[in-house]
Amino acid sequence: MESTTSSFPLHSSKPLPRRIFNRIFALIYAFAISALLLHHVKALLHTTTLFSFFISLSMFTSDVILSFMWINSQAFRMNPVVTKPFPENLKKVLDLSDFPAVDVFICTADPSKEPPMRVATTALSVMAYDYPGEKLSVYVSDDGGSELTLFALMEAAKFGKVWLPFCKGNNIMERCPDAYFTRICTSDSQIHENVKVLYENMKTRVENVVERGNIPDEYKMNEEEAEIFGKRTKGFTIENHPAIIQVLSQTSKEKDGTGFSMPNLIYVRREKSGAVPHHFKAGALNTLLRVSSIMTNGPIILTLDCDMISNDPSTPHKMLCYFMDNSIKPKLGYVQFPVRIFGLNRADIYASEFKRAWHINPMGMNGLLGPDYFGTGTFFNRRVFHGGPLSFIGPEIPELSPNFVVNKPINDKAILDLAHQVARCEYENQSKWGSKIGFRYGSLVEDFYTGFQLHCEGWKSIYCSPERPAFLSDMPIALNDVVTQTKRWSVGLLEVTLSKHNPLIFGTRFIGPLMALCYSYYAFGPIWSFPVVVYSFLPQITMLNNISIFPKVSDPWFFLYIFLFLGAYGQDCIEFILSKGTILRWWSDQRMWIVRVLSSDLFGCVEYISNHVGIVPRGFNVTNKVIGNEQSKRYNEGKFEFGVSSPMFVPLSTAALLNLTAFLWGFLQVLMGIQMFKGLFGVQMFVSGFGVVNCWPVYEAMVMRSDNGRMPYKITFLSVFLAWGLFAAISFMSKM
Ligand SMILES: O=c1ccn([C@@H]2O[C@H](COP(=O)(O)OP(=O)(O)O[C@H]3O[C@H](CO)[C@@H](O)[C@H](O)[C@H]3O)[C@@H](O)[C@H]2O)c(=O)[nH]1
Ligand SMILES: [Mn+2]
Repeated sequence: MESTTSSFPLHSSKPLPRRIFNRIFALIYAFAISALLLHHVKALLHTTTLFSFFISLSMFTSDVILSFMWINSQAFRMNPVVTKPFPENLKKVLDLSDFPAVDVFICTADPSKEPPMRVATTALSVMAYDYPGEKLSVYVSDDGGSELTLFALMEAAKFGKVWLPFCKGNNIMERCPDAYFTRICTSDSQIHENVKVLYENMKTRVENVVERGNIPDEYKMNEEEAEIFGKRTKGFTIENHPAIIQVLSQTSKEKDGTGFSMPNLIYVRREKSGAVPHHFKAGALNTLLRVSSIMTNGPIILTLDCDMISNDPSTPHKMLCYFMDNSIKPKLGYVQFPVRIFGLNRADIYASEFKRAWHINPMGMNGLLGPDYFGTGTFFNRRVFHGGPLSFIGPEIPELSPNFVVNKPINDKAILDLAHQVARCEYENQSKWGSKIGFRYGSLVEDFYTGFQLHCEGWKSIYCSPERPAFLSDMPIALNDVVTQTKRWSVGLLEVTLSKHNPLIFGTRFIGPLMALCYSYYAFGPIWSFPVVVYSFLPQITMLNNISIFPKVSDPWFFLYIFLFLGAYGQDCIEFILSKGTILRWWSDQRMWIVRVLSSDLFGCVEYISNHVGIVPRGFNVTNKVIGNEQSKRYNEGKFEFGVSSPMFVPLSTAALLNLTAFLWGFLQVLMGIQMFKGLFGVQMFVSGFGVVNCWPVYEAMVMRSDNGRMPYKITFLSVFLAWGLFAAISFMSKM
């Protein structure tokens, strides 16, 4: 199907042929699951002791949860659709002067975890878009309130005057200077060398400042700059400071070297006060919504994390192929580009690609109402933040309306005063911000929660994944950072599931059953922890106690288990490979699923409860983006980075030990020729064996490594103790 605005289509969409297979397979698999559940019910009814009832109930509950998650996951498989933009046709149907203004939002929160230089190069990479400079404004929100970040951005504004014309004049694709100079280190061209020297200078200055922790006087070029830094008042803390909005580059005033106009670059530090909740990133984005509304009010908004650089200067043209198509425009809320990661190791050991969540599933949602919102790499229609397509919710003041026409320059005194007003922390008191207007509060995955509510209000979205990645991001490479990040997601998802906006109950009414199931797949994700814990511990411990809990090898039910396992894993693997994956990376992906469930999801559930009863305050733990050399060397060798004694490693390492013990013990029984063992414990042997191969990096980290990334002894000892305790407990119970 092609869009029909004119004889020059702007985009096309095509359903994937595998949807037919998916539907048939879903039907067969559904029968198999029903049979299994019936089998469980029968087993439950025939239990004779309390202990066997407990075992049967655990297995039954696990399989019910797995089945529930399977049903959710089918929604993605019913109608996967790929779309393709045709930016080459854009200029044929649209005049350059009709291009809408774009406001880019970049968030940063902590200079010690998010290096200011990264923030600066991220900003430069989007400022250098192939887009009319006078229609592009980049707003950086600094929740860390750091003058180091501010300094880095001032440097970026200066360097940009050389960098932007250089990129545009030479048609460079990597518009993040760091990415470009890494790829092309030297060149014969004198200009290249000159620009490189300027970039290196900028980098050295910023890194010096970051190392010192403050800005030396000689780095402040003039009175104006000195004054800007002087605004940092006494008693300033991250939690308590006034609003600062600083225009670092202004389009009408500043032309870059070749007469192109520079985009606007605006630094925004919202006011904070310990007494007023700031709602983390969602709060920062809402401040940016208001400030940008007053200063430029671009009808299109791009949200970016500070570590996500643009990798393709023509991305705005691709996004316009959808927003400029009148047939879909009225309901189109946002266009989501995938998060692609650079610098992954060959096997992508931490499955940082999130192929399912960021690539396969969004194609599935494309055939419904569109993908969920990933938080970054997303172009919005500004109007979505003010109610549904047919139910406009007006803001408190006319200047905040998406239709408001700004007719003053951005550093006009009245404009700046008003912008400071709306960046006050008390501005949102008793308002609809965060509930009906803007990005939504109440979940640590504000992106997921906001996208869900937008869909419920009647908006649609589009997932667009061009051949050349539109954006590149990086991901943590220490396991503790990895699972801490996903733990925050688990807490955030539980906050959505257990809110009045539960995807199944609330969602089904507004977005239909299939979309509701898609959202439910993520929102209920943390409950994977129950079945995964059961399958990682119970078959192993019972086997060690000589208790068989699965059908024996000669039993027909045995084949049902084989079919269910192979069917699920096989389909997962095929989908992964079809989405440009490799077997090696698929293996990491399925392994990290177990690792994440046993750490992030499990601890996420605990954290959610502790937040709820008020033992631990709710917080957004910013992901660490600083990477040590040694760590990065080990990462490139494909080694897991344990290193710190994180409690989150304990369930994993305990499971690793139990699986190994159970498997070796079973293997010994088979070697000794105990026939009964082979037949009765087929499934249990298989499950422990599967656990062992998956846990290989854990054993390595426990006994075979001596580097700093090895498993801390504390964790190993604790796990041995726990594994033994679990074994003893079950053994005691079975004899009761
Ligand atoms: O109080 C805060 C906390 C975070 N951030 C910013 O939010 C972004 C995402 O934070 P990060 O620590 O990188 O979290 P990730 O888990 O990597 O981010 C993913 O998950 C988040 C939701 O948990 C989404 O907001 C992000 O867009 C998505 O990339 C970063 O730019 C931060 O600077 C703020 O602006 N204010
Ligand atoms: Mn991030």
